[in-house]
Amino acid sequence: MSVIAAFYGGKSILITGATGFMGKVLMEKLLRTSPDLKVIYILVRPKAGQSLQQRVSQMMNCKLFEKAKEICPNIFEKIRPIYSDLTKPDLGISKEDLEELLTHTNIIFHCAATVRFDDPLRHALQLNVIATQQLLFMASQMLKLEVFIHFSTAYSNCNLKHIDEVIYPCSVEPKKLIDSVEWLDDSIIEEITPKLIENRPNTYTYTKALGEMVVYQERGNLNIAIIRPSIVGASWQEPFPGWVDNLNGPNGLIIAAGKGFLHSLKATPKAVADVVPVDLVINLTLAVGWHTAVHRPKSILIYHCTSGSLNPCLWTDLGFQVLATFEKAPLEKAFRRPNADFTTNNFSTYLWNTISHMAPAVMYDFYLRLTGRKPRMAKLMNRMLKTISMLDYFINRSWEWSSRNTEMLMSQLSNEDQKLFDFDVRHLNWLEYTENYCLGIKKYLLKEDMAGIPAAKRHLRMLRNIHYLFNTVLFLIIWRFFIARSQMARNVWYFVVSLCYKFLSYFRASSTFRH
Ligand SMILES: CCCCCCCCCCCCCCCCCCCCCCCCCCCCCC(=O)SCCNC(=O)CCNC(=O)[C@H](O)C(C)(C)COP(=O)(O)OP(=O)(O)OC[C@H]1O[C@@H](n2cnc3c(N)ncnc32)[C@H](O)[C@@H]1OP(=O)(O)O
Ligand SMILES: NC(=O)C1=CN([C@@H]2O[C@H](COP(=O)(O)OP(=O)(O)OC[C@H]3O[C@@H](n4cnc5c(N)ncnc54)[C@H](OP(=O)(O)O)[C@@H]3O)[C@@H](O)[C@H]2O)C=CC1
Repeated sequence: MSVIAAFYGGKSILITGATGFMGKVLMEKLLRTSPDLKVIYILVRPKAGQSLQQRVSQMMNCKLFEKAKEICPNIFEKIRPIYSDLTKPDLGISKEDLEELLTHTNIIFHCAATVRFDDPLRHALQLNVIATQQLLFMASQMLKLEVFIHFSTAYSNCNLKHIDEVIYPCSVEPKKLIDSVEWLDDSIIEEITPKLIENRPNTYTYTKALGEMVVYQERGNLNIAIIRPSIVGASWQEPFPGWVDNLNGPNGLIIAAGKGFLHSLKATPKAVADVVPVDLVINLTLAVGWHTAVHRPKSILIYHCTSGSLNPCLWTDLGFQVLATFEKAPLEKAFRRPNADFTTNNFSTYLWNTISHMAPAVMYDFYLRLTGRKPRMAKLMNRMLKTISMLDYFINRSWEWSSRNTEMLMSQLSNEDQKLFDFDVRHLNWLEYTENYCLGIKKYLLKEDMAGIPAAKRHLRMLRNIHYLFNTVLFLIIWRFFIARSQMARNVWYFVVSLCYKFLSYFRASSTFRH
């Protein structure tokens, strides 16, 4: 019997952010490996016109929970949705629900956050700092709380090259900043944001760092641990390979590449792509929850969940595996054949963005207008370029994260738990993982049927023929307007043709001689 799975048996667990990418996988793993847990309280807000029940029902009926439902038939009875909105006082939780949480909760996993890079500082502070502060205050009143696990990010201190498993102080006290933001108007906050975040790329990484400081300052007697994952990608093994449900991180750009929108990307090809599978992060999280509750370390331990130091993989390797996978299993209705490469300087980036992104988009929109349809390609390309600009910081740098605590924890697991809660990134085969990642994006994110692959390949062959035809017509136009009109251009053309002819006849002669 797994020691970790047994630990969660009979427990009342509170998960914030349970409707998010990682929260769902955390819930699924708990229900599948500890079906005898007492209850999982999930803080949920109404969204997109759906009530709490509708959201939870839709979530629990998605493919992710199929295996868990086989093992835990009464799965719906184990889930207790509680209305909450992190932007509201007391997280918007009613007095009755709060009373139940304070009385019964044994374990808290705090996943909820805004992960947007372009959130105004006030909004990011509210969700990633103030809401954490309020949850900590709530936790301090819980009668049976054993452990509080806080999700931060490995990039909370991305302004440093080497990052240890420690909490780094920020230049401004969180409390002072929170008090100031209360009376400052948005225009002033916008103006001071670049100075506050110093050399961090966005408000997301800055407020995650502030959130860690708040966790430390308001820890009281709480038994707390912090998890810092890097770029969380699709699932590696559990509950099945390739599961992903959002456009964050690499996902949007992988789709852009598969659809033929993305043809060039400014990146440092030899930079480490620090991607970690979501199920590996959740395995570490559950192991940390068990270890922290049982061993009650004297101080808050930070656990890095990264791949670069233990099993590094480069952007160039991953990128071209992405392209190779979409060659075998193309996405449907591609705009162009998937074909992309890196640029490494601003000039070539600007040039390729103009030639291979914006010019084709403008021409396609012109075609759409001619055929009476609404132009949309230029808007899509601009959105992709905006996303790339937001991710540029992360794909043109590498970091060194220590992993002492994570490796220590690995040594504390029984053989069975090392299999059931495998968070050893050294076991990951990147080529296989990236292929499953892309296939997962096709199946689970884009809901494309694998039976449609032959048709998608035919579509790509048609695009290839159109591409060749377009190039031929372009050449003839160039010929007609330049070479046919200019003696110099004609001389150059004849020189090139004669050179090619001589090379070919030499090549043919040498191969005949060899025989
Ligand atoms: C396995 C990886 C292999 C890749 C190797 C690369 C090599 C390349 C070689 C050549 C190319 C070969 C092909 C390979 C292509 C893959 C390239 C991957 C690049 C690597 C990416 C690195 C990622 C690093 C980031 C990690 C930081 C730390 C992680 C964390 O701690 S938190 C999680 C990270 N957070 C996020 O990712 C959120 C980021 N998103 C945002 O902040 C916002 O979405 C935004 C980017 C600012 C855009 O905001 P907008 O307001 O403009 O849009 P909005 O979000 O409102 O959405 C509007 C509509 O657009 C759709 N949409 C949203 N996001 C995307 C997206 N990323 N791509 C496409 N479309 C997107 C959204 O659905 C909305 O649509 P609508 O509802 O229909 O309107
Ligand atoms: N994904 C990644 O690459 C990484 C993520 N992390 C961290 O992991 C945690 C989870 O990330 P991930 O699952 O990817 O994020 P998601 O964006 O998928 O999920 C965020 C969760 O927070 C909830 N939330 C956001 N705003 C509110 C609000 N106002 N009130 C109530 N709930 C709210 C969302 O609820 P709703 O569904 O209603 O919007 C959702 O459940 C975060 O703390 C993030 O910083 C760390 C490193 C990498």
